[in-house]
Amino acid sequence: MPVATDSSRTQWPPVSIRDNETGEESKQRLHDAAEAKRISDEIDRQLDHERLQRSKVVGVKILLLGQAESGKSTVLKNFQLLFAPKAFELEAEVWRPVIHLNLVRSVNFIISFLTRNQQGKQGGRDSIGSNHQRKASAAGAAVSPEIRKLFTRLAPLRQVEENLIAIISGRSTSKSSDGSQSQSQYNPSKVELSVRSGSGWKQALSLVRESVESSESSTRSIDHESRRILAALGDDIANLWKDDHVQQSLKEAEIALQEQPGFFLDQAARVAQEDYRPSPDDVLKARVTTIGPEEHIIIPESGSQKAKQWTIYDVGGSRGQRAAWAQFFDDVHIIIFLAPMSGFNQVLAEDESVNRLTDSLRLWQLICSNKILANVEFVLFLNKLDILGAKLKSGIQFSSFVTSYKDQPNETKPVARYLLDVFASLHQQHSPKRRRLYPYLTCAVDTKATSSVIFRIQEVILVKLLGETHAL
Ligand SMILES: Nc1nc2c(ncn2[C@@H]2O[C@H](COP(=O)(O)OP(=O)(O)OP(=O)(O)O)[C@@H](O)[C@H]2O)c(=O)[nH]1
Ligand SMILES: [Mg+2]
Repeated sequence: MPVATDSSRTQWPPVSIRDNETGEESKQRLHDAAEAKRISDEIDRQLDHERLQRSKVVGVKILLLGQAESGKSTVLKNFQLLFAPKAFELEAEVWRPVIHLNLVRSVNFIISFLTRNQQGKQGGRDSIGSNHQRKASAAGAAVSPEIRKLFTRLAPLRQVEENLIAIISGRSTSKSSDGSQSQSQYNPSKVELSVRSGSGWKQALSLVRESVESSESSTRSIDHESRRILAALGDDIANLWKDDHVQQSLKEAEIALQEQPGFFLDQAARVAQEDYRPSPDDVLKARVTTIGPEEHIIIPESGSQKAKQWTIYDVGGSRGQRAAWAQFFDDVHIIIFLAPMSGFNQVLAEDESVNRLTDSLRLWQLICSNKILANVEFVLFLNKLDILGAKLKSGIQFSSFVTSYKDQPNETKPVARYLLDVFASLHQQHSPKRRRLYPYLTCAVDTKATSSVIFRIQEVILVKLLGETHAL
């Protein structure tokens, strides 16, 4: 804010008017102008200071990266649960239709799988990989009359699946009373639910909840009917999952549903209850594919937290989604890269010719070598430790898939250690300049263990960032 002092060209009033001012008046005028400049400069200084403070107090920005199903959105939920538990609790109900859909799809998958086995149909693809469908024919022993009766009783779940999708995606649905039409259209390759981030599905579900609580609407009656059907079939679902023939057929086809995302079959009786309310653990296990980047701002509910605010960018991890990652690279403090250790014997859903672990390693190398990220703090979550353990314990040999892992024990600790070394050495070799890596072995559905990892990140990285900027 410039103020002129003694230049006749820029003074106001013009000099001609002051021609007959006395010496005293001239002195006073110059004094007033100098004072005005001092005040103006002070205001400018104050504004600059405030601008600087505003630009610094932005909080910590984290970008979650990793292939699809690696656990990015689950880590985001852990941050929300840890720093904003009241908001998390309030949102829990919104996840109910998603959890119900996860459950219902598992049931419909089993029925479809066993029915197709029975009919000797081949060549279809399932969500778990086409290999399984081929192996399934070997497991196609006759389905008992009891199981067939169970299938009939569970048939309305086809319609429930459609209703839940309609509710979640905000579409209308046509109802069929026996679900027979939807049975013929059922495609088990659609086992996962994806909703575009921009579609505001959580808001849509909040509206469903409000309509359920208050007014009459078609959504309300669809939701009510779906809950009623599910509640009536809770025990049947539990019995289907417990059935020896079902377990044996899945085992012979090497389908481990309990290791798949959104697995609630072992909780069916509880989850299917009409008044079911998701627990934090349930919310963490719920599976929705992220499509398109999402920005989540978490303001800690407790004032004592080191970060005033967390901004977390959650992105879609499948190959088609990765081009959208780069827009966040020059604006983040921390990258948390998730690599699911359990992917060593799996292929990508979007490209069955690519092993998931190979994809993770390539992706990691690319991210490590990115020059724009040279000054960003790198956190590595070698995730799904529990599933890795279960797979190794079931007899799957890590060395059959990772041939460089020779003559070493097929146990969780040494395998995890080996993977950690591989990822750490890629980081060291490919980082544009020396950078510290913060690696952790994680199980993102274990809230207690994950919270202690997040606290460690706070302690180590935030203290460092705070030291550099003084104002996070
Ligand atoms: N058992 C187990 N399940 C996990 C773990 N981490 C995540 N999951 C589950 O794996 C599924 C996929 O996790 P998400 O967080 O949705 O994966 P994502 O990386 O966000 O996937 P995209 O959005 O498709 O990129 C969810 O059902 C999670 O509950 C883990 O450590 N152990
Ligand atoms: Mg996600």
